[in-house]
Amino acid sequence: MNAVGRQMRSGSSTVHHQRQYSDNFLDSSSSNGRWLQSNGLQHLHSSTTALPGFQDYGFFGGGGGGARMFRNAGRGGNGGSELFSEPSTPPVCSRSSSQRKIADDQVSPNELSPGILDLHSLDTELLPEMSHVPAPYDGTSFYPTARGRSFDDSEQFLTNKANVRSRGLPDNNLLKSFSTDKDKSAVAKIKVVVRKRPLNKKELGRKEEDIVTIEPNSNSLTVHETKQKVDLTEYVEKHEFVFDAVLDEEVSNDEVYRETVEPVVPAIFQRTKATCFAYGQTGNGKTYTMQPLPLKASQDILRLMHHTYRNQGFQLFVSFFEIYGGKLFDLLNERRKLCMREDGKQQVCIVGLQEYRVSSVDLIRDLIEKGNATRSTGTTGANEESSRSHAILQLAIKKSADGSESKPARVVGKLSFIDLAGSERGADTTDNDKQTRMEGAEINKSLLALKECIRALDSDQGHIPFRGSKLTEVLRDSFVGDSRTVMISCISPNSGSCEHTLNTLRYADRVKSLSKGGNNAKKDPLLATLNIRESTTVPLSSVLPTSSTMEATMMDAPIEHSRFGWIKQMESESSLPYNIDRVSSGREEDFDFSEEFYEPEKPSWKKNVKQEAFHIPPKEDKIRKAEPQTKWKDMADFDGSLDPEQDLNALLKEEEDLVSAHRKTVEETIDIVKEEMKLLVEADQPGNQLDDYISKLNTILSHKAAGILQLQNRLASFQRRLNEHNVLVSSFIDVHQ
Ligand SMILES: Nc1ncnc2c1ncn2[C@@H]1O[C@H](COP(=O)(O)OP(=O)(O)OP(=O)(O)O)[C@@H](O)[C@H]1O
Repeated sequence: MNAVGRQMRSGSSTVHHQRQYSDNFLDSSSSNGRWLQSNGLQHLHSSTTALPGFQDYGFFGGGGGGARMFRNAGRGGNGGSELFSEPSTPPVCSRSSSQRKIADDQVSPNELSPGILDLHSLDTELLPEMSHVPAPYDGTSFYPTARGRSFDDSEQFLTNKANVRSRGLPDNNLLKSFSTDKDKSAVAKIKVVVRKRPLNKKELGRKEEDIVTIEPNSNSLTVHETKQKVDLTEYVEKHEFVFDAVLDEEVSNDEVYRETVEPVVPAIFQRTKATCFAYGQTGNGKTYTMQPLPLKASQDILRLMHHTYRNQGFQLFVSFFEIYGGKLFDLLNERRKLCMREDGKQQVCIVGLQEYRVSSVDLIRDLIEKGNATRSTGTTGANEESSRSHAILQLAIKKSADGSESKPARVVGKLSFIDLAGSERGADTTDNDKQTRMEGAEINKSLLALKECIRALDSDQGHIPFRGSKLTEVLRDSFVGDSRTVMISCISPNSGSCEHTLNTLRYADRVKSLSKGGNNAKKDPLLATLNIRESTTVPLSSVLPTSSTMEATMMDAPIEHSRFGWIKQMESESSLPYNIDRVSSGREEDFDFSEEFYEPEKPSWKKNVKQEAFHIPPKEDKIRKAEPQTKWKDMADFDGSLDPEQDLNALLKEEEDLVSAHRKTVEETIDIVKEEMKLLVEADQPGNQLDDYISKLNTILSHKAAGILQLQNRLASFQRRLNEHNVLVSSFIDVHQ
C-alpha cells in the first residue's frame, strides 16, 4: 500500500517523516507520467451467477486515442446473460481498435425513448403504478458470500471491511441501507467526502512536503500552511476541516465506492436521483477516483434488478455526454453536438442524446470505453492528460406503467456520475496555449456558476441561477427534490498546492453546509433526521481571498458560519453577479433590501441558554411601546452572563470584516473579468460572439457594482439598528436595576 508519512510540527518548525511509496506506484508513474491502474482490475463478484462478467473497470478515462482508457486485461465474459435482444447497435464511432465490438443484440439506443432525455420532467414524473416500489431490499442475496479482489489493490472484501472500520469510516453499504423507503433518511441528502492523493513522483523529486494530515479514525483533516511574518520568519497556520468522510492516500477505490456511491444505489429504485461528482484542482485524482464508480454501481444495480427486484420490469439505460466549451456532445454517438432546451415548465431536455438499454456489465463497460475514447483531454501544467470537459455518465432505471415491455418505460430513478474538468488558477495556465487558457476560463466559469447555485441554495434564495452554465442546468435535479448528492473533493498533499487545497476544501465546506438546513431542510423532511457534523470554523482572516488569480476568487473561501449565523446569507445576497438569467420565480430584481428582509437569525450565543430562564418583567411593556420597531425576540437572546455591548461590537466588527472581504472579492472579480476579456480579444473571437461575451461581462460588472452599493446601504442600516439595539439594551438594564 502506498503510504505517506505523517508530519510532525512543533512551533514554526516542521519535521516530516516520509515513507517510500510502493514501487508499483512510482514505476507506473514514470512510465507515462500518470500512475497506471494496477492490473488487478477484476473485481469479481464470484457468486453472481445471473450476471457473469462483472468486473471493475475505469470510466471517465478521458480520450486522447484511448490514452486515458483503463482496460481490463483480465476482462472475460462475452456479455453474459443479456436479457434483451433488441436489434439496434450503438453507432460505431471513434472506437479504438482494441475495443471489443458490442454485440448487436445487446443494445437498443432509445428504442423506448423519443431521443430526448428530459432531465427533469421525465425523471420526476412518477409512474402511477410506482407509488409503491415493492420488495424490500434483501441484502443477504445481494452480496456474494465472498468478494474477489478489489479494483486497485489486493485486499479481500472482508479485509477491506475491516480496514474501513479500523479507519473509522462509516460502514455504509448496501447490506445496511434502504431496506425500506423509510431508510432513505439514513443517507444524507448531500454527502461531502474528501480524498487525499499520495505525493506523486514529481513532488517527491522536488522534496515537497506533505502538508495534509488526517488523523486515523477521524473525519477531519488539517492543512498546515506555511506563512511568513513581516519580519520574514516562518510560521505554520493550521486549518482544520471536518467532512462527512475523509479518505487518506491509503484508501482504495473500492473503499471510496463503499463510502460514497454504494449507499445511494438502492435509492434509485425508490424514485431518487443521485449524483456523484468529483471536484478539485487539475491533477488531483478526480478521474482516478471517478473511473471505477459507474461500473461498480451498475454491477450493484443489475444485481438488485436480478435479485431483489426480479421480474418487476425494471430496465437500465446508459447515456454519456460531455460539456466542452459550454457545448454538449454525445460521447456515445460520434460526439454529436447536442442541444439543451427548456420546455414550458422551465425543465431541461437534452435533445438527441442517445440512451442505451443495457443488461450486462460488459456492455456498460464497452459503452463507457467508447465514450472515454471520445472524450476531450489535453495537457495542463499539473496533468499531462487533463480532462478538459465535464463528463456526465447517467445510469437511469426505468419501468413502464404496468411493468411490461410493450409500453414505454419512464424514469424511476437515476444515478449520475460527473467527472468535472479540473479547476486551475490563471497563474497555472501561463505555460499553456491559448486553447488551453480558453478552456480553463470556460471550465472555471462553469465551476463559478456551480458555486453560485450552491450559494443561492445555501442562503435560501428563491432564485437558483441554474442557468448560469450548462453544467448547472444539467446538475439542477441533483440539488432539488428527492435527490442525493455525493461530492468527492480531491486534494493534493504537497505544499506547492496549499492554496489550491484550501480553496477546494472551502468549496467543499460550502457544499456541505447546504445539507445543514435552511431551504433544504424545509423542503426535504428527510433532512431533519440527518446527523451532519459541523465544519470547523476557520478564522475570517484565513478565508479571505489571498490572490488575484482566477481560481482564488472562484473558489474563494465562503465566509464561515458566523456565530451570529447570518454572515453567509449576507455574502450570498451581495454576490448575485452571475445570476444573469431570469426565471419567473427568481426575482433578483425584486430583492427587498429593507431592514425587515435582512432580519438576522437569532444569534447563536443563544445556544444552550434556556429561554424560560430569562424572565421578562412586567415593565417590558413600556419598553415595547418606547421602541415599537425593535424585535423583542432579540432581547430574549441575551444571556445575563454575556456582555451584550461587547457582543454587539463583535457583531459590528464582523460586519465590517465582511464588507472588506466582499470589497476585495469584488476587486478580484473585476480583475478576472478584465483578464477574461483580454483572453477573448486575444482569441480573436468572431465579432458577434465577442460582443455577446462583453455584454455578459458588463452585466456581471454592473451586478458587482450594485452589490457594493447594497452592501453599503446594508451597513448603514445595520449601524442604525445597532444603535437602536444599544438604546434598548440600556433601558433594559435600567429596568432590571
Ligand atoms: N489516490 C491516488 N492514488 C494513486 N494515484 C493517483 C491517485 N489520485 C490520482 N492519481 C494519479 O494522479 C494523476 C492525475 O490524476 P487524475 O487524472 O485523476 O487527475 P484529475 O483530477 O482528473 O485531473 P484533470 O482535472 O486535469 O483531469 C494520474 O496519473 C492518477 O493515476
